[in-house]
Amino acid sequence: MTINSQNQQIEIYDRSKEVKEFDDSKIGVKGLVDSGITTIPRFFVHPPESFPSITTHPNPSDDHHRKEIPIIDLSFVHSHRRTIIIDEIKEASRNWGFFQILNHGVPTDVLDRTISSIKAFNEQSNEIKSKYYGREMGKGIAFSTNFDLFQSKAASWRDTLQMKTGPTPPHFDHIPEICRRELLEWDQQVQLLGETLMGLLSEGLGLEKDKLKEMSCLDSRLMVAHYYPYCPEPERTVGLKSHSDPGVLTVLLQDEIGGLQVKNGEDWIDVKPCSGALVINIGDLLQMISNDEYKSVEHQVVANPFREPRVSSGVFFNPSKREDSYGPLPELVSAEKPAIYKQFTLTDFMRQFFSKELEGKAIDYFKL
Ligand SMILES: O=C(O)CCC(=O)C(=O)O
Ligand SMILES: [Fe+2]
Repeated sequence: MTINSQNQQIEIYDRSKEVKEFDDSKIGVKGLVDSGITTIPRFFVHPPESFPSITTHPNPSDDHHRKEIPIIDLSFVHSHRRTIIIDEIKEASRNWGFFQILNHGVPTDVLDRTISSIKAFNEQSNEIKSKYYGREMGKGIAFSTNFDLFQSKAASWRDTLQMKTGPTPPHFDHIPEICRRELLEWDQQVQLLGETLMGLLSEGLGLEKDKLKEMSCLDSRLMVAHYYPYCPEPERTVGLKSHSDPGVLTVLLQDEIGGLQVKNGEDWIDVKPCSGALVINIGDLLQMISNDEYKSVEHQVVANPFREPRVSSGVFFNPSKREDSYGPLPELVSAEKPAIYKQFTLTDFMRQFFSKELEGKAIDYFKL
């Protein structure tokens, strides 16, 4: 507070100073909650007019929450049900950009261990966790509150451990011991599943099963482990802002708390936690490679109003050949369906994506 020349009290709010102080404290959002705060710091507040898409936590009586994203059973995917599954995935990727899968082959105990180990990491003392806090991915791993904290207009109520797992994982000793084996095991399982999914998605486009694999789409992987602590003012902020994923494909594991929403037309639809299921979504690169046959769709996570934290982990698949040219595949371009996007390198694409805050869709820049 300060006094101006008319003797009025005015508030001077130095946002960047507050953000920096918070970041320097390395305690994350969880640390704020543990300190007993009952209101959220101002830099987390999202002005309603600039974030019209924010909705409150699912209200089961609300009509919008009754629509559901497709749930696809992958049983017998390598035998007699393959063509049915390909059709279901194609439909879901075109109309929703999102689907859940069951009987995907990742053992339930791996899923459970992944969630518990992420919880365990986040629930260690600030002193231990702060050793990992930072935004530099030089060691292939970093823990922080919002990777775009310094670029965004408003912060989100979430802490995240990020780890580059492919082509090469971080040095074993650089991964926190409390979740090391669990996250590497989860990555290994996702790698296998990724190969099955890329095959199905390739065939859904009328291409050879190995087409996306040969384009190196399975080779580069980034894992995120999100922790959404209780938020004392969930209606004033978000857990994760609306965005579409930049890569080719995302495999996501969520716990039973809920809060992930997907855009469908003008509606935001809850991705209801489904025991044993994984959530799959198409990324911007695959939308462009497929010349809009598949869609990457905006999604968001509401701030967690529950005392119980929400935990999720996503693995993003990206091509590894950074200087190769990407864009609509010639097989998917014709006189009736001309190319919608230009060709670009992955380096161009990533530069464009990281030059802005995580918000909305980044692909318009590449439209012809
Ligand atoms: O936490 C979730 O459910 C969604 C995470 C997500 O969309 C992302 O990391 O890109
Ligand atoms: Fe996402």
